[in-house]
Amino acid sequence: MTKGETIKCKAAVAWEAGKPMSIEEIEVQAPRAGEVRVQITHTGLCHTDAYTLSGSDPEGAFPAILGHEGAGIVESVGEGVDHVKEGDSVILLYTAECRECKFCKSGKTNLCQAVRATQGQGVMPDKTKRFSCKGQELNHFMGCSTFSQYTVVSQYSLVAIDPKAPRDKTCLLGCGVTTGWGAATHTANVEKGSTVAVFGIGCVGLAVLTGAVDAGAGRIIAIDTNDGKESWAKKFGATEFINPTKLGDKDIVSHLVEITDGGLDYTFDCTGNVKVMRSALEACHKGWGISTIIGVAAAGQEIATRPFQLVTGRKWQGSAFGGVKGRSELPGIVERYMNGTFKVDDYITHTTDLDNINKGFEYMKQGECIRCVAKMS
Ligand SMILES: NC(=O)C1=CN([C@@H]2O[C@H](COP(=O)(O)OP(=O)(O)OC[C@H]3O[C@@H](n4cnc5c(N)ncnc54)[C@H](OP(=O)(O)O)[C@@H]3O)[C@@H](O)[C@H]2O)C=CC1
Ligand SMILES: N[C@@H](CCC(=O)N[C@@H](CSC=O)C(=O)NCC(=O)O)C(=O)O
Ligand SMILES: [Zn+2]
Ligand SMILES: [Zn+2]
Repeated sequence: MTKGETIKCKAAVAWEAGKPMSIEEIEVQAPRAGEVRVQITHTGLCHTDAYTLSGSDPEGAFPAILGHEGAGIVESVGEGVDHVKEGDSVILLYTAECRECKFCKSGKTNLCQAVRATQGQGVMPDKTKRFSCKGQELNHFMGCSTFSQYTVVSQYSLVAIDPKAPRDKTCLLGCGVTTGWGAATHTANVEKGSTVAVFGIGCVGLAVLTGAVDAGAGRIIAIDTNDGKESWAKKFGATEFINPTKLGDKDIVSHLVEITDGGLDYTFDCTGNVKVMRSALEACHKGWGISTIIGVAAAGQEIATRPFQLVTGRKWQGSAFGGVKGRSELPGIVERYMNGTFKVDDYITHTTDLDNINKGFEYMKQGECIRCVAKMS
């Protein structure tokens, strides 16, 4: 019925940084060649959305429709799109996968570059926009813009999944859960019996814990400044919990080095705090410890350590979307979710709807919120 037409629907519009979003009626143009229009049914709220809304993101362009952890149903496809069709149940991918660019073909990274440059500029690959409101064009965000009832994305920025899988849960596979799990299993390649420390026990940190458990890690230490996270961490497989503010005179690095006979095999930053990133690196074992940065630090922040830390065999690396190739791997992860061997439901502590999405952002700032999912229609 709507194929080829401009659709009017509701969306949360971020008019400017640092202000709550407004629920508006917007127009969403039909998909052009190589594009897909999706009816978003559910979206998770990620800290990266809050970070961009706050104005801290150098790529944050306003006005925009934020949101990147979404699931929905394909409404229509543009010319030349052959791997998804109308009616497919899909998860959107902020890390695209074209399978043809140098990066996709390298076999060394999941960082497809086919649409990354335009994605960062808030436009579609042809450098134009599909959203408007009150006569003004709106920027796209992270190639997804899931805070709208309808969105248009590149054909490389979504994957069809088992239609029986509940999208109010699987939307979380579009970011937080896959990111943390993949950082442990793909990026760091945690080994059986190894020691792991995870700094920051939000959705991403909890998902790192599940990845470490999947990989057979022996000792898994969860670190968070909020004592309320201890029970969460233990439920997700941590063998120990440390609150670094409760160590008295001792700092977290020397404490970890002492209790692990020289440091950890693998550490992960899931806080976005550059001081924590340094601690995570320096808590690694001399000679072989590897620290993976997942957290997103605000504009202008830089990491520092003594080069000697690296000279003496510690390695510093980063992970985006857990090193996971979305189109190739998410259907298999959904299959694991459906057969009960991959947790997703357990991260959802709050739900909301599009009209109350700002309330969801308030929940996100509270320590007890792991993930809030918004119903969009
Ligand atoms: N690289 C990637 O692909 C992705 C990166 N991210 C980024 O990952 C980070 C984590 O996301 P998410 O799990 O959703 O965030 P959360 O805010 O839910 O989790 C972070 C946790 O770290 C805790 N924390 C804060 N300061 C410290 C500290 N000094 N030491 C130990 N713990 C601390 C927080 O406690 P409290 O709540 O009390 O502040 C909170 O429990 C964010 O920066 C996000 O932007 C997210 C998705 C993908
Ligand atoms: N736009 C920011 C960088 C934000 C960032 O690091 N994003 C992460 C994903 S965060 C998801 O919730 C990421 O995967 N980055 C890789 C990428 O290609 O964007 C800035 O400009 O600093
Ligand atoms: Zn995210
Ligand atoms: Zn590619």
